[in-house]
Amino acid sequence: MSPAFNENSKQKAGAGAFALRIVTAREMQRTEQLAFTAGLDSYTAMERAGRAVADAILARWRRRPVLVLCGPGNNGGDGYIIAATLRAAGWPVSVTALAAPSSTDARRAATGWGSTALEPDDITWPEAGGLIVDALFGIGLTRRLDGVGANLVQRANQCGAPIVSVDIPSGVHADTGAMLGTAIAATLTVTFAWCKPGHVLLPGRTATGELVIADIGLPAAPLPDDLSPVWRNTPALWRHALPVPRVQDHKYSRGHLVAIGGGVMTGAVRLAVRAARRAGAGLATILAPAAAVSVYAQDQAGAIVRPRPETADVVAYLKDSRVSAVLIGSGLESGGETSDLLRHVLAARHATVVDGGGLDAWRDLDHHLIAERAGPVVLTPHEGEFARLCGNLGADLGPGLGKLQRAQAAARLFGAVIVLKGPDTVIAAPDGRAIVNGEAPAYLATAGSGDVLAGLIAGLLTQGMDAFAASAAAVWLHAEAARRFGPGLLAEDLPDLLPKVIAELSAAS
Ligand SMILES: NC(=O)C1=CN([C@@H]2O[C@H](COP(=O)(O)OP(=O)(O)OC[C@H]3O[C@@H](n4cnc5c(N)ncnc54)[C@H](OP(=O)(O)O)[C@@H]3O)[C@@H](O)[C@H]2O)[C@@H](O)CC1
Ligand SMILES: Nc1ncnc2c1ncn2[C@@H]1O[C@H](COP(=O)(O)OP(=O)(O)O)[C@@H](O)[C@H]1O
Ligand SMILES: [K+]
Repeated sequence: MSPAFNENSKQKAGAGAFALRIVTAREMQRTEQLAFTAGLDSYTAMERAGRAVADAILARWRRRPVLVLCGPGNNGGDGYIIAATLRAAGWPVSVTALAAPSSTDARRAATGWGSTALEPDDITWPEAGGLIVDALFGIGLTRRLDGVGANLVQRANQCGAPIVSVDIPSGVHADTGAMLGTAIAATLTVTFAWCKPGHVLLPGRTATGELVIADIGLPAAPLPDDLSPVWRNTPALWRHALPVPRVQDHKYSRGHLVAIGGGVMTGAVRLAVRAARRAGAGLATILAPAAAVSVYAQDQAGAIVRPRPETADVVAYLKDSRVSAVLIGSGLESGGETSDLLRHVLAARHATVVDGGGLDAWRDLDHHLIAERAGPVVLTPHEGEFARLCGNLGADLGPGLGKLQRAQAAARLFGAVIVLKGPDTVIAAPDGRAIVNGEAPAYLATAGSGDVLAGLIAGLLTQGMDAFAASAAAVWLHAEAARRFGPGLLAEDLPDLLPKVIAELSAAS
């Protein structure tokens, strides 16, 4: 495992990094059981959870009428604690129970609340000046909401009062971020110990609102389900691994990227190569169809452009030991020539980024080629390309697979790092580790920004950075550059924004 991704990085980065891990419902339950076996009292954990939510409310709002919606499980149990805590602070509180509490701890919490719970039909819904606490369902929700539960969610969303969700907005699937029928649209969500996939993957991320992660005394590290931890994408994971030139470096030792250029959509590789060079690649060579050489050559004086009249020319060129990574697919049509090129690129055993038309070619590869290649490979599909690449991969592995699980499954299947792009890009490694980038600006939804990302990954790979770390770093840097530019962003703007973002990160480490 790369030192970038062990538990120590969490410890080193201090309390703020408590938020780094993303933990599934099952991992949460396993960790909770471990803590209970080690002596943590389960009701104490519930009290801490409830108090943490009440504290977050008291820190943000002045005294106002509160309606607490309690479900039958332990999420509802937390709700009763919150109700009692706010009442003790002098707030006017009413509680509605969807059903009687079903666990020992929830029953004890309801007893602690002591007052009657309103029937759902008898609720007086608060107005904008009030507050709703959503303690209907937490990470134990597995079925679609319907009937009274769905109705409560819809009425809460419509009434105009801010909603504070306990652990996760009710209706959001904790592991996938999917909406199970309908879901609470929260202003604030207070979760416990670690963030859940549903807080960072769409549409759950939107439903979550502000996210607070509260310490309730669980162990410092969660108990992973299959030793494949998942993280939120932050520089603490990979900043120390960003390449920095050494005094004895020359252009080849910094890294030589070879990009296979297309004959028609030349913009893709031009953008990618500029991003790779801005990320520190010592040298970039574009192998271009003879007719397009002049287009490439006029774009960047510092990039080398060589004609590739035949596939054989590419093969010969890639045998040069000074090539350190290859980018293939950006701006290439899917089809026979791209498939041939991809086969030869993989046979050359360099670290490789496969994007665009190369992804369709990957789908058509013989499985033994995928299995026998030697260099690390990064595949960068958006959802449409992923669907073509993986077909019904999700369906094969069971219902309800979210973006995280689909990316992890594809990474395992192909033995490649998958960068499944979108507003909630998931980066998955073949061993199951994954990183979710939850905070990219929508300004990135502009033609060519994916080409910049592919080039950025290739630029870091070519400097010897580990493929998983390079992909996560590139996705973050790409998003941060876009965030700084803001409105009017073009893909062309992105490469030249990178040096400042990288310099600031390096200065901060
Ligand atoms: N982990 C921790 O360390 C800690 C966890 N804590 C808290 O516990 C929460 C998890 O609690 P949980 O496991 O009891 O599950 P929860 O989310 O309350 O829901 C399960 C209930 O809902 C029901 N139900 C499900 N779907 C339904 C539907 N569609 N429509 C109707 N009903 C449905 C389901 O019924 P069943 O499926 O059993 O028939 C069951 O009764 C967690 O989010 C956090 O808030 C903290 O207290 C402290 C430490
Ligand atoms: N709404 C959005 N919010 C944040 N990032 C987005 C959004 N839409 C697209 N992106 C990002 O922009 C890039 C688009 O890549 P891609 O779809 O391959 O476009 P292109 O092929 O035009 O370059 C990806 O990095 C993706 O994650
Ligand atoms: K909830």
